[in-house]
Amino acid sequence: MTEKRGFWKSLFGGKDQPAEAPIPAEPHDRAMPDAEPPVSETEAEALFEHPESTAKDVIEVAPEPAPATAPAVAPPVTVSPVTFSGITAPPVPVPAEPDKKSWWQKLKSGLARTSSSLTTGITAIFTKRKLDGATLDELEDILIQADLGLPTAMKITEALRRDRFDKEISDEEVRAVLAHEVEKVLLPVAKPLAIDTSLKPHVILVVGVNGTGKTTTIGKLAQMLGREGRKVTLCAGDTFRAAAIDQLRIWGSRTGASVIAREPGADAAGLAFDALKAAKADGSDVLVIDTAGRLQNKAELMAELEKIVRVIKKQDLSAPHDVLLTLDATTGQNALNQVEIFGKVAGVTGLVMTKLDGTARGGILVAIAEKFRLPVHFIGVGEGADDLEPFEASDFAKAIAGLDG
Ligand SMILES: Nc1nc2c(ncn2[C@@H]2O[C@H](COP(=O)(O)OP(=O)(O)OP(=O)(O)O)[C@@H](O)[C@H]2O)c(=O)[nH]1
Repeated sequence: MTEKRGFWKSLFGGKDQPAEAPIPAEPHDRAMPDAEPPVSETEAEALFEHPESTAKDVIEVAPEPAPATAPAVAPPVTVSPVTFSGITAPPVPVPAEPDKKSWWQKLKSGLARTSSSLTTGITAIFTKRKLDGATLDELEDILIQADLGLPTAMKITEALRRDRFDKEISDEEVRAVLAHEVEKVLLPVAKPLAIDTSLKPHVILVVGVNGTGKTTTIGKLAQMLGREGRKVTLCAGDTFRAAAIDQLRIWGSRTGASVIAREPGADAAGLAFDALKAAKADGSDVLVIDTAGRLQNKAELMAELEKIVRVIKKQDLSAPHDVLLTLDATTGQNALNQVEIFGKVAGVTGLVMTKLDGTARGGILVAIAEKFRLPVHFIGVGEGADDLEPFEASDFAKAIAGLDG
């Protein structure tokens, strides 16, 4: 492990845990609507009509990892931290696994705003008071304002009415009931992302509105999968935004994943096809495909995502094996619409909720779980590589109720 850390130092200038540093994301209003060529059906399909156009032909090995900025028109490129120009570098280091306790601290402090918006109100109502109808109504309002959703809010107040009506109850007891009811809603959706190692690669398509944290989540995921000893390829399929391509390249070089990228504005489906071919060729366990997330034009978004899926299926009928939707917790209720739309457009199989730190609206995850019953695989509580963890119902429920782990 000491040796590995030393290698990180030499690569990244003295930081023991380089992946902790957030990768700067350009402002999202710098998208390039004009740079995108009209989506041409024939463009990606042409790959199949010309057998000589293979991933091997179009993908080169970059001499150096992660350039700071992409050239205006770059050739398709794979950034592999293992082999540069045929020279084999030392094995890619994988930073040490963060311990469980530090994750709990991170989760608790990340969810502090959500939990304090809930618990401050609860403490105010339940200080030495008997539980009556008015108190329950007040509590229901607080729960709804915290974005937990009406059904869950009602479950919590009903549980209290049933067991504690007309009795004195402390705020701590109310918080325990809150945690218990929230955990019951979340338990069925808290499902780990299961990687099928026989697929080589297991293909994960990542979709979501711009700025919800797709690219960052992919980077964090690459780090997590790398730690598990998996070989990972990333596809910079958000060709709409130059900065997203750069971001992914940097994540690739930090985490040891290969990155397949093309110039901004390139056809995303064609790129996904090449990426799958390259991932198969180099025996990757997992291929993670980034996508653009414009919602202002649903038809265009649908066409692009459908085309990516169609093109991938030409090589592997069972792919994509997971379609992850990233949701930004700070958007509150709007996240519900996003699940609805992307669920229809992209066949979402699981959710990742990001930016649970710095928002009082983390309760939205409970409302989404209640309404859609889609698996929640991960949550993000920060911009660093270690700020993503598999979602656990009990920890989350305790953290938002302000209880100890
Ligand atoms: N605080 C916090 N910030 C996050 C988290 N996840 C992502 N971010 C930040 O959110 C911003 C947007 O993240 P991106 O990964 O660029 O989002 P994106 O969905 O890929 O955006 P496009 O590339 O435009 O589609 C970046 O500044 C990230 O560092 C999180 O869990 N917490």
